[in-house]
Amino acid sequence: MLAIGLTGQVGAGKSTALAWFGGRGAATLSADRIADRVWEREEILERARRLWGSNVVSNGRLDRAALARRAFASPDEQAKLCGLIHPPVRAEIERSLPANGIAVVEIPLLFESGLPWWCQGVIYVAAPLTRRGERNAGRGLDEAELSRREAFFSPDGDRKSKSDWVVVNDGSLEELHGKLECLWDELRLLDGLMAVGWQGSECEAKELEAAGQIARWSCSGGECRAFSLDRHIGRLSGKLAGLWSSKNFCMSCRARKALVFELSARTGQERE
Ligand SMILES: CC(C)(COP(=O)(O)OP(=O)(O)OC[C@H]1O[C@@H](n2cnc3c(N)ncnc32)[C@H](O)[C@@H]1O)[C@@H](O)C(=O)NCCC(=O)NCCS
Ligand SMILES: Nc1ncnc2c1ncn2[C@@H]1O[C@H](COP(=O)(O)OP(=O)(O)OP(=O)(O)O)[C@@H](O)[C@H]1O
Repeated sequence: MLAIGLTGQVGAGKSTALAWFGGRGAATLSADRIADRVWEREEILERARRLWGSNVVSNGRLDRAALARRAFASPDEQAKLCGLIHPPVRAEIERSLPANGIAVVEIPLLFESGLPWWCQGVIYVAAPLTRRGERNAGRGLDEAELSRREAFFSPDGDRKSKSDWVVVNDGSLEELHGKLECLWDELRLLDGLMAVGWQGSECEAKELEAAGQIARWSCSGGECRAFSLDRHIGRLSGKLAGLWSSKNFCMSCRARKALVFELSARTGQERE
């Protein structure tokens, strides 16, 4: 399974990209839509009433606009909102991740709430503020409201530099789909390469990470695994080529073929 986090600027086109990946066969999950279901729980509504007053619930249902006014009024209020909603959302995402295939998970506050352990790569969707203002006006998010919510996120540049792919959605939907098509090809190749697994002790994982040889790794039951060896497929291939003979690396036939193909295409050389 290849699990990818999808994040980006408010109203930049994350959900549009998520739906496109779904159409290509990826399993898709959205933190916002999971949050909608969490808001249907009576105990959560009761805690919201206690935090922000009874006005945020109307006829037994969440009044989204009233809550947005209260919860986005200050960093403290927004932190309360995240404290209430994020733990059940995170748990539901973990329960819903498929065992196989490519999963794309849209999480607006992906970096701010701590990159989840399962996240093997990050796609960041960006678009100019004026464009986002035009596109989101119909849902009550004008430029001022977009900027107000954006202020709760880490700086744009930080989030972009921590991401593996940045999709600039500044053109038509057709242009966006073209960019996503290229990205999807990479994800499928990476999904094959994910069979390239490294396993070892936590101490070795830390050494490899310090040497820049593995970007992300996770630990369970005392055994550590690295999935994404580097940020981009080209660099990934290069690093893997260097590490090929290392006893720590094993590779399935399919992944080996994919890597030989990738390296040949890039360098014009055949590799054994
Ligand atoms: C407060 C709510 C009811 C306002 O609903 P509204 O329909 O106005 O917005 P919607 O849910 O469509 O979200 C629009 C965008 O606002 C931004 N946003 C949502 N929640 C937050 C938050 N806690 N902090 C900062 N920005 C947020 C995101 O970019 C999101 O994509 C809603 O945003 C909500 O339930 N938020 C809590 C869930 C959450 O934190 N989602 C982000 C998951 S990481
Ligand atoms: N390239 C595009 N051309 C025209 N409209 C677009 C384009 N991309 C997205 N949109 C429209 O912009 C609006 C916002 O897109 P979307 O809901 O995907 O953003 P989002 O990043 O998921 O927003 P949020 O931060 O609120 O979750 C939608 O109405 C969508 O149809």
